Amino acid sequence: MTLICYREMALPLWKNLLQTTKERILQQRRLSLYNGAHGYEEELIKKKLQQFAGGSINLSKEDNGIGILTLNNPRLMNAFTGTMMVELQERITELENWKDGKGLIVYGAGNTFCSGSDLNAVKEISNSQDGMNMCMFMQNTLTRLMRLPLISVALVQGKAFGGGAELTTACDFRLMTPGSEIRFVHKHMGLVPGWGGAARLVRIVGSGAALQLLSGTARVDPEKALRLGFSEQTLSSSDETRALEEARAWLSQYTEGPVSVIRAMKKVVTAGRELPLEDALRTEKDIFGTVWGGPANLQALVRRPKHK
Ligand SMILES: CCCC(=O)SCCNC(=O)CCNC(=O)[C@H](O)C(C)(C)COP(=O)(O)OP(=O)(O)OC[C@H]1O[C@@H](n2cnc3c(N)ncnc32)[C@H](O)[C@@H]1OP(=O)(O)O
Repeated sequence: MTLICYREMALPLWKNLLQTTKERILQQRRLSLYNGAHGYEEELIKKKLQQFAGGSINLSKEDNGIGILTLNNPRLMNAFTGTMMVELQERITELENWKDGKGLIVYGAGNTFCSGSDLNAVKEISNSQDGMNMCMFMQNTLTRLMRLPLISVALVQGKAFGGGAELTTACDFRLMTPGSEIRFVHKHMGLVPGWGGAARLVRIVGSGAALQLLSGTARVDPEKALRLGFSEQTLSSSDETRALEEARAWLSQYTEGPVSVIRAMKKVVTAGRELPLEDALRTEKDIFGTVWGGPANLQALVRRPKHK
């Protein structure tokens, strides 16, 4: 009798858990670019990447809905080791499941952003199969970062080189500190961007400027970045704590307000950026439906604010 009772209680819970896990996997697939049909072998490359350990990717979620994602490998100028690539994927999954999140700051520990992939690791995976899998792994992860319903900003201190420069383009905005530098050094390495950086850069600065930055391996200082529309603002301090404070204040002008509305706002812009017009319009209609008549909308109708 008791056994049957436990079974009856446990079954719906178990089913619920399975359903949630299934939905989560399906959502990740939807937001990713590559799967087995593209010859992508995720488990294989993850196993490989796990062999190149060092550093970490840390996430803290603040009460104001702003997440702070830290690239933490200062000994190598925050170069991405294999385990950091895997950890980045895990942190992005965490952010996808953070329903109270509104904004995200990505920055590097020790006053510098990121010097790209760890050259010690990439030397060991320089064969074609590993290279393609690593490329698809990072493109999947950075595409999911770009599509998060959070307004994201890369806080660039020190240097953002190679894959580090590519990572800045997966954020909605870039803020730079005095003396910092973004540089697509791929040509010097006999490469082109492979983490999606070229495709995103073209959309940010246009194809002419992107071609110049990539083929000229040009140094992009804060002034040049502002001129190109690559960076939003040059912060006044290059001190880590103060720069982070400034980035928080800058971001909060956009994350202030109800969580449902801020997240919906990012979603309509993502649709507009990525989809053909008619699909984007239909998506906008669907997202509009999630806020219309919602608590923030009804409260505003009662308050009748004047937008002076
Ligand atoms: C699709 C992805 C494509 C890519 O990302 S390819 C990788 C592109 N990145 C690079 O080539 C960066 C190479 N590094 C550099 O140019 C310079 O280290 C850099 C970033 C300008 C910094 O210069 P400095 O400030 O003079 O510092 P440093 O050279 O003494 O560096 C400090 C320690 O960090 C190491 N480091 C820097 N970037 C690294 C990297 N990507 N992989 C592995 N190790 C890296 C560097 O070797 C040095 O270590 P150590 O003190 O010699 O043991």
